[in-house]
Amino acid sequence: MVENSTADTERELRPRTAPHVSLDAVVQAIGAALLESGDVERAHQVTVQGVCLNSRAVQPGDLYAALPGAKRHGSEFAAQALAAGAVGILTDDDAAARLQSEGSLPAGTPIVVTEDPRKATGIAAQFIYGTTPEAPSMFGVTGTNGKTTTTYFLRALLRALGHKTGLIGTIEIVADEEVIPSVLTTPEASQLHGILARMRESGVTAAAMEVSSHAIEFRRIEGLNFKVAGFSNLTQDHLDLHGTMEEYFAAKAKLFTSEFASCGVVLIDSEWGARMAQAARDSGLPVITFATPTGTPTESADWTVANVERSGLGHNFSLTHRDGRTLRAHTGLPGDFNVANAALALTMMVAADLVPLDVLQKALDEHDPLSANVPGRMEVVGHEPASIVDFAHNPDAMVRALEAVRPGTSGRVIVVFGATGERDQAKRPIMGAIAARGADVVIVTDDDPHDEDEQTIRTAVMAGVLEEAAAMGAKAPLVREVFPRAEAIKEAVHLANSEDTILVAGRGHEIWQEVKGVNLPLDDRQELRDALSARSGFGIAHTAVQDHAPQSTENNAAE
Ligand SMILES: CC(=O)N[C@H]1[C@@H](OP(=O)(O)OP(=O)(O)OC[C@H]2O[C@@H](n3ccc(=O)[nH]c3=O)[C@H](O)[C@@H]2O)O[C@H](CO)[C@@H](O)[C@@H]1O[C@H](C)C(=O)N[C@@H](C)C(=O)N[C@H](CCC(=O)O)C(=O)O
Ligand SMILES: Nc1ncnc2c1ncn2[C@@H]1O[C@H](COP(=O)(O)OP(=O)(O)OP(=O)(O)O)[C@@H](O)[C@H]1O
Repeated sequence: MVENSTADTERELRPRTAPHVSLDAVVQAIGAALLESGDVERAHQVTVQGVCLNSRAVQPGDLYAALPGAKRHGSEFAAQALAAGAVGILTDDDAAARLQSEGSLPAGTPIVVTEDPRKATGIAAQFIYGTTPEAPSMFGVTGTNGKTTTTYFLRALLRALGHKTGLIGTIEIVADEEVIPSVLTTPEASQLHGILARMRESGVTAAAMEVSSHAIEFRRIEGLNFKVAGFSNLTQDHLDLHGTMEEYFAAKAKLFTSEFASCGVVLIDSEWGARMAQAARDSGLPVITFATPTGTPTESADWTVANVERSGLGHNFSLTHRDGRTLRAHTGLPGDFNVANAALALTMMVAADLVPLDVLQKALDEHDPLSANVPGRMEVVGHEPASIVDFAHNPDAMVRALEAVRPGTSGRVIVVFGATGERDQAKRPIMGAIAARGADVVIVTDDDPHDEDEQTIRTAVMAGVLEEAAAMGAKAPLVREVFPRAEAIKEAVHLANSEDTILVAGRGHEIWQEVKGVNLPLDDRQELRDALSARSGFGIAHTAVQDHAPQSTENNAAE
């Protein structure tokens, strides 16, 4: 993800040919009212070329959506948006009244008033860019973990079937061959419709997209209808936004309604999955369920994953319908969870009914699409010691990443990780305890602290590590606290033997570390590569001490 949605990045999230739509028509499409302050004639002649909810990203000709936020009201930035070239303001009643009474806007500025400006932003964008559910067909994936991986698998499957594809997610946005930097996991509604229009221009026929719970909560998917929506899992995360797991579930469940999807595919390995399938059925959405051998489904699934056997770092498996139809598949990515991700992508493809099963089987056999490289997701950057960078940054992902590397490790598992600042604080000690249980060497370091104090975050993580380690007695891992992060990675390489596995968890593909508003370059994969090559090339066995001396405290709670 890039740092901010600036005017430059915003431009890339639009069609190359700007639309020209009359403001009157937009107002009608939203079902809103146009406040005719000042020059009424002029307001009715205004042409709109886009919609934008961030004054800093406004393009000339945009309708600026001034939304109520958690911290500010977008109407505070209306003048800034107009200065950047906005041709009108879309907002709620209160803000419209305030703007009018303040008289701070140029006379005749059209103000479009609606009860729910967030919802209206998506509808306006859909109308302005003329997007439809058919072009491209959309495959949406939600769940706490596995969204990115599954969308890469979906894109590879669609490509193997001959589609021109699109991808929208955490790592990047791709319109056919064109790569556009990603700002959010799920872009704002105004941007999404712009991206889909750009994809349409590139001839994209099908696109895979990550749908975060934030996106659902903030109505970013307004105006979209997924051909197939897929659910992977629900485990603790994002409670800072949702408050409780029930609320988190409720947010995700909104995707599995006919408002946003035509069909749902749900992994029912867990209770949350079973509930999601039921909620979707209750809402009238057609649902296809599947289950894997690692799950504990409470109902019989439509499709079942079986015959899972290791193949290299990954697995072979079969996906069988209750009526006997079977697909044979392979994924090269390590971990049982990647079998689940691969099966989700495959079941979504079956649900879309794009081709007969034998054609799908041929595509699987010839292209191995479920082995697609996914940046920073169980990405192997070195061998002997096996050195893996993974995006695991919440408790469940951490458990699974550690479980994924253990079977192939004859030596020790060394994990390097930290926790993000200004996010769910409850998960810090939990992740610490998981690392203590799942690794032989635990190196606690920094992640993205944002504006929080790094030491406070590390202390919270260490508390979980040390408490668990103390309870483990003689089996307690070696524990270290090392920072900054690059030094922690060097320390892991310094400690490793060739039969060990190093897992650097939490940041995956990310190349910037945000520290108090400043983005510092930091790519775990590069740091790990450098540390490995320094060790094998020069036999360096100690952490390099230059500008940033590593600060390390060693603990072994068993002692
Ligand atoms: C927590 C969260 O998601 N907040 C979203 C929410 O922000 P907010 O309510 O705090 O907005 P605010 O800061 O009070 O500002 C109010 C309004 O003024 C506008 N504004 C503000 C300042 C300015 O100079 N000009 C301007 O126009 C803002 O764009 C906003 O519309 O509404 C804003 C748009 O209206 C979103 O941009 C913002 O997402 C921010 C960027 C964000 O970082 N979200 C992250 C947490 C997120 O969505 N992450 C998920 C993935 C999570 C995961 O799986 O890890 C994602 O899909 O990326
Ligand atoms: N199905 C899964 N179940 C549990 N953990 C998973 C699963 N798939 C991937 N993971 C773990 O979660 C991490 C993130 O995976 P991925 O990026 O595919 O998920 P995501 O839902 O897109 O995450 P995010 O929203 O945080 O970007 C991986 O690096 C891996 O450790």
